[in-house]
Amino acid sequence: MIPAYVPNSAAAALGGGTPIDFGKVCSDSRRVFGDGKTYRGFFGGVLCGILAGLVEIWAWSSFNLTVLPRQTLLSVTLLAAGALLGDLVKSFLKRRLGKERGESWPIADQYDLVIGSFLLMLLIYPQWLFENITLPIAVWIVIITPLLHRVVNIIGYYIGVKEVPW
Ligand SMILES: CC(C)=CCC/C(C)=C/CC/C(C)=C/CC/C(C)=C/COC[C@@H](COP(=O)(O)O)OC/C=C(\C)CC/C=C(\C)CC/C=C(\C)CCC=C(C)C
Ligand SMILES: Nc1ccn([C@@H]2O[C@H](COP(=O)(O)OP(=O)(O)OP(=O)(O)O)[C@@H](O)[C@H]2O)c(=O)n1
Ligand SMILES: [Mg+2]
Repeated sequence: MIPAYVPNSAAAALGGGTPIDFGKVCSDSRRVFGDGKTYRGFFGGVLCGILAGLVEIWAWSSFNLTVLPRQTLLSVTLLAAGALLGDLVKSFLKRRLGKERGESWPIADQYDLVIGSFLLMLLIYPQWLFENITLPIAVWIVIITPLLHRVVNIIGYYIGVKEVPW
């Protein structure tokens, strides 16, 4: 999950500048995505996720980590891009529900990256998902993701890259 976990944190650290929706609003007079979704955050985040995945691929073969899922350039790219596409879809839905930027939306805020990355993987590279994400691994992902998300967001809030600690 590292290539899917890193992009959100990297986007928070590197984001800013032109918003993806260029400030446009939908028919409900609310922003399409909002100022929290920027080009720099998206592409910087995906790039950092892919780089983290390349380190994983190198470590897998160098240290013979065959008990861990085997990553490929395609799998790490899909995990990284899917994570931030999931984040983008979540923000779109948040705006449609009338939630402001940064307002909490429990469960969606924590699992957007998991749903986005796994859906993209299912569409483009389903064999990676079926070969690697066994039931025990899926259960671990469901348990550990909100815990890590909370810890990393609190760190992000205190170092000043997140406006809210969730
Ligand atoms: C600064 C750059 C370029 C990259 C950061 C890379 C990094 C250290 C990533 C951490 C990856 C990680 C293990 C994430 C797991 C948790 C997770 C699901 C994160 C989702 O993203 C949270 C992000 C935004 O969330 P939101 O979009 O839903 O609101 O939070 C933003 C937080 C930050 C940018 C802070 C960045 C964090 C650090 C620099 C420190 C990270 C700390 C650890 C890896 C320690 C974790 C410790 C324990 C005990 C698990
Ligand atoms: N594609 C992205 C995703 C995130 N970010 C940056 O990362 C921060 C934290 O991301 P997130 O919590 O997902 O955004 P929020 O500001 O909480 O907005 P939303 O309510 O839409 O989730 C954002 O404020 C923004 O600075 C970005 O620039 N571009
Ligand atoms: Mg948020």
